[in-house]
Amino acid sequence: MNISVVGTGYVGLVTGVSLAEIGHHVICIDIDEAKVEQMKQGISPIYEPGLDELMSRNIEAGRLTFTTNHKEGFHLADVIYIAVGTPEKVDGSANLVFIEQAARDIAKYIMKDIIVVTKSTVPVGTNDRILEIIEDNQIHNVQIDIVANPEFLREGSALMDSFNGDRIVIGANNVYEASIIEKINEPFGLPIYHTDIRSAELIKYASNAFLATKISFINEIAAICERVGANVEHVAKGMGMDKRIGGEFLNAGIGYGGSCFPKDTKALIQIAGNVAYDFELLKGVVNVNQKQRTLLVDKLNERFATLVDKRIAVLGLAFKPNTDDMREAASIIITERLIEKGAIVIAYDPVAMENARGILHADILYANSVQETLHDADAALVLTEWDEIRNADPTVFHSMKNPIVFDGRNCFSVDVMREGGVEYWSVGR
Ligand SMILES: NC(=O)C1=CN([C@@H]2O[C@H](COP(=O)(O)OP(=O)(O)OC[C@H]3O[C@@H](n4cnc5c(N)ncnc54)[C@H](O)[C@@H]3O)[C@@H](O)[C@H]2O)C=CC1
Ligand SMILES: O=C(O)[C@H]1O[C@H](OP(=O)(O)OP(=O)(O)OC[C@H]2O[C@@H](n3ccc(=O)[nH]c3=O)[C@H](O)[C@@H]2O)[C@H](O)[C@@H](O)[C@@H]1O
Repeated sequence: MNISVVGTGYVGLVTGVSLAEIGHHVICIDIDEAKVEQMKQGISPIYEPGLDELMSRNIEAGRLTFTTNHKEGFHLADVIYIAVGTPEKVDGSANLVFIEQAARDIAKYIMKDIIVVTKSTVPVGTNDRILEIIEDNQIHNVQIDIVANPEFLREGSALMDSFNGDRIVIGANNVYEASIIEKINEPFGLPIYHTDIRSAELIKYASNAFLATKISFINEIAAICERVGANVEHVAKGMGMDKRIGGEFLNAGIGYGGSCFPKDTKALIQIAGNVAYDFELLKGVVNVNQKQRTLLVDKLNERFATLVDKRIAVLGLAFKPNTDDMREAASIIITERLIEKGAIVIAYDPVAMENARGILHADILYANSVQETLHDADAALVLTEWDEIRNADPTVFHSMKNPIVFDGRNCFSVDVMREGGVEYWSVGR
C-alpha cells in the first residue's frame, strides 16, 4: 500500500517508520525543512530508542522517503495519515489549526480516491470537520473517506508500543474503509477494535484521562501515606494485585507531564463543557497534578529556612526517561520556583539538555554528569528516573555539601539511602 504521513513528530515519524517496516511504501511530509533534511539522511530529529536504526533500514530498502512538498507527498498515496500536533490553547481546548491546514493541503493536491486516517488526538467531531474541509476545497472530483485511528504509543518506548500495543482502534463510517485500514495494520498482529468515528475519538481522550486519574489518585494516597506513616509503594502494590485495578500507572511522584496528559485532560474537560457537562472528577485530577508538580519545592522549604544562595542540583529534566521531550516537564516549573527563591540551580539530563536550554530559565547552570551536578550542592532533586540516575550508588551524593536528596520519582530504596548516610526525602514513603 502507498501511504503518506502528514507531520513527522513523535507520532508521525514512528508511524511512518513502523508502517514501512511492515512492508508499506511510506512517504513522510513535514513543513519543517531542517527536520526533513535530517530525516533524509536517516537521522531522527527526536530521541527515541531504536528509531535511527529502523529509519535507516527502511530508507535503504526504498520503502521510506521524506519530503516538504505536499503535492509530491500525496501523488501516489492510497491512504493519507494525519499526525500533526493538536496543542493546547489558552482556554485548555485543542488547537486545530495544524489539522485544518493539513486538511486544506490534502484538498488541494489529491488527484485520486483516498482514505484519510487521523492519528492525531482530536476532539469529538473533528474527523467530520476534516472531511468537510477536504470536500469543500477539493480541486479534483475524487472520493474521500475518513477513519479515526488514535495512537496510544508512549514516548521513550514508541517503537516497542507500535509493535506490541494492546489494541488498534479503528473508527469508521463504513465497513469498506475500516477493512482497508485493518488490512494495512494486519502485519502488526495486534487486537483490532472497530467502532464508529466519534467513539474512537473519545476512546483516546478517555484512555489518557483515565491513566492521568490513576496517577493523581495514587499521588493523593501518597500524601495520606506521609501523614499516617504508610508506604505508598506497598499500598500501590497491594492495590495493583487486584486485576480489576492493575498495577501500572500507580507510581507516586511529582505528577504527570509530557505533551499529552496535561493537554488531553484539559481538552476533555472542554469537550464535556461544550455539551454542558461538568467533568468534576477530571478537574480534580488536573488540580491535584498542578499541586504535585511543586511538591519538592514545598519539601525544600520545609527543610531549609531559606533557599537564597543555596546550590540545588537537579537530576533529570525530561518529562520522563528515554525521551528528550521537555513539553510540560515538571522541571520547568520547579526550576522556575527555585530561581525565584534565590537558589543557584545546576541541572543535568542525559539527553534533554539541549532542548532544556531553550526552555528553562536563562540563569540555570548545566553540568555534564551526575557527579559534576552534585559537587558541593546543598540539596539534590531527582526529577526524572533515568537508569543512570536510579542506578547511582548512595556514595555519589557524598560529594555534596551535605547529602540531602529530594526524590520526586521514588528511585531509591529508603533503607539503602539511610544506610548510605543520605538524608532522603521521597514521595509517600
Ligand atoms: N507525542 C506522543 O507521544 C503522542 C502524541 N499523540 C498525538 O499525536 C499528535 C502529534 O503529536 P506529536 O507527534 O507529539 O507532535 P509534534 O509536535 O512532535 O509533531 C507534529 C509535526 O507536524 C508538522 N506539521 C504541522 N503542520 C503540518 C502540515 N500542514 N504539513 C506537514 N507537517 C506539518 C510539524 O512541523 C511537526 O513536525 C497530537 O495530536 C498528539 O496529541 C498521540 C499519542 C502519542
Ligand atoms: O497520548 C499520548 O501522547 C500518550 O500519552 C502517554 O504517554 P507519554 O506521555 O509518552 O508517557 P507516559 O509513560 O504515559 O507518562 C506520562 C507522564 O506520567 C508520569 N507517570 C507515569 C506513570 C506513573 O505511574 N506515574 C507517573 O507520574 C510520567 O512520569 C510522565 O510524566 C500514554 O501513556 C500513551 O498511551 C499516549 O499515547
